[in-house]
Amino acid sequence: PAVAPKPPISRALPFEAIPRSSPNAWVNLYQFWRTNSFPNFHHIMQKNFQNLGPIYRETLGTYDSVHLLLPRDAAVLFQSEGIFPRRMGINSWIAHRTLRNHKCGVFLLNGEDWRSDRLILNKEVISPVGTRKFLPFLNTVAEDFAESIHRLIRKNARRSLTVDLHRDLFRFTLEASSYALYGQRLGLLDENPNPESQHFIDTVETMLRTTLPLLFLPPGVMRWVNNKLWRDHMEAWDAIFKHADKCIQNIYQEFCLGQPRKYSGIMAELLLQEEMPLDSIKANMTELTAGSVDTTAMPLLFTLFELARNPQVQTALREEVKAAAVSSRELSKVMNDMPLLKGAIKETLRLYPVGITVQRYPMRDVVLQNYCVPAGTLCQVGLYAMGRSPEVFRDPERYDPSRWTGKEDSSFKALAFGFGSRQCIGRRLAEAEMTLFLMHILRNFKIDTVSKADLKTVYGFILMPEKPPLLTFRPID
Ligand code: HEC
Ligand SMILES: C[C@@H](NS(C)(=O)=O)c1cncc(N2C(=O)c3ccc(Cl)cc3C2(C)C)c1
Repeated sequence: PAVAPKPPISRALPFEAIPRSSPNAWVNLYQFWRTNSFPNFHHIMQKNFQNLGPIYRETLGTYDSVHLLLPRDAAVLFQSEGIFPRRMGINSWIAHRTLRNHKCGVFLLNGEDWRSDRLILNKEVISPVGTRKFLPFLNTVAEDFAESIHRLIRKNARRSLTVDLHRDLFRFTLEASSYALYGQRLGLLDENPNPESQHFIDTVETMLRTTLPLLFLPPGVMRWVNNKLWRDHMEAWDAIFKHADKCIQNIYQEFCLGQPRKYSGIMAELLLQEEMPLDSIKANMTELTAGSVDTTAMPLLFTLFELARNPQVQTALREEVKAAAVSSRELSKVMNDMPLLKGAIKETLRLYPVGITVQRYPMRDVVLQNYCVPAGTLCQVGLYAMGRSPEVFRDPERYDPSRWTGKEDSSFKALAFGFGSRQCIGRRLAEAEMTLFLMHILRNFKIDTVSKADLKTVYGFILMPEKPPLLTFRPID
């Protein structure tokens, strides 16, 4: 086929002409530290787009990045990512792996190493065939969670439960993901949850919290700038690896004693296939286990809050869920019969994108907003700002799942899981967990909240509410 003519780069404005958020990188970094701006990173980006336009350049210490707001610029960026897409590395995570001589999982790998692990994992973790195998496991845990709420309500004389659910949601996502990954129940939904698994959840939170301040510091510097922060970070990582290693060891032990006849989770499939060395399986299983807790729990909390303060949306979803359940029993068919519920999840991730940006280094020079951006420049799509931009979404503040079910073109507007071959590998696991969880909750309870005011959000490497909302659950007879 004839090669499309390259856009006339010569007419584009030079890279140096891109508007900048501040003149000096080190002054900017100092300001960020002094004013503790990291938790507000998403709001700062939004304000920069409002002041500087749909493209601007941010330098923070050694970090130098072009920020993009519009879907069409995201499209150009992703079309230049090549076959080994790359995002910003996390120096403190890589420093830990090097220090402890651990292998990296797909999140931290790049190039051929990334691609060979990713292609093997895709079959079990994100492919439709792989997803269909672990769906029933997630459904069982979602049913158990709804039952655990009924159990709490039966304890109350008032036939309702008003609760800050965020710790229970972390237990749900870890219980569900661990069952799909290891084929094993942790017992986190029991009356007195397993303390060791609870400790793992707290460790993942500590690790994520201590990642943020270290994110923009060059590796050599970070351990001297704040030694306690560095030590807490390393200790959290060591605890995460210890927990994951225990899960992996006892599956491996059982596996050596006799191969399972029926499907018993993602890790067993990886062992059966013998395509990936054990230390690579361990590195990837650690990422999948630790990466499955906060990332999925937070969007569930935001969704429950939005359904509580938008009762008409909640009712419409409940009707859809009830109709879907009646028509077909097969799980993947039921899930395909709930377009409005899928829209609600997209709506939550539009307003509360867990990762707040998607980053890439283009493999060739690109023209973005008529500026010439050289190959290898760090470029980020500001998901939080895009999701709330009136240029991209009509009436952006409105929580309206039906905006995703119409004929309207939504290409490059739903980027919360990233894009292309390097998109979130946990996407199907997260989507299934959230869909099944919400399906059982909507079937069993009415959700209410006293405060209808917008939730303030903070960025702690994961986007989360500043204060978790109080939610009231009333059983539907
Ligand atoms: C079971 C594990 C798991 C879960 C659950 C998970 N993630 Fe991920 N995610 C990953 C891994 C692993 C990567 C790195 C993939 C790679 O680099 O090949 C990733 C990468 C990403 C990226 C970067 C994609 C890109 O194109 O650069 C985004 C954005 C993302 N996840 C968003 C989410 C969101 C949103 C959720 C939940 C609502 C979520 N993730 C839940 C494991 C998970
Ligand atoms: C929040 C968002 N950031 S992102 C990737 O968009 O910049 C994100 C999305 N999906 C997964 C994650 N993970 C974690 O939370 C996590 C914890 C511990 C480990 Cl060993 C590995 C991880 C990963 C990176 C999988 C994080």
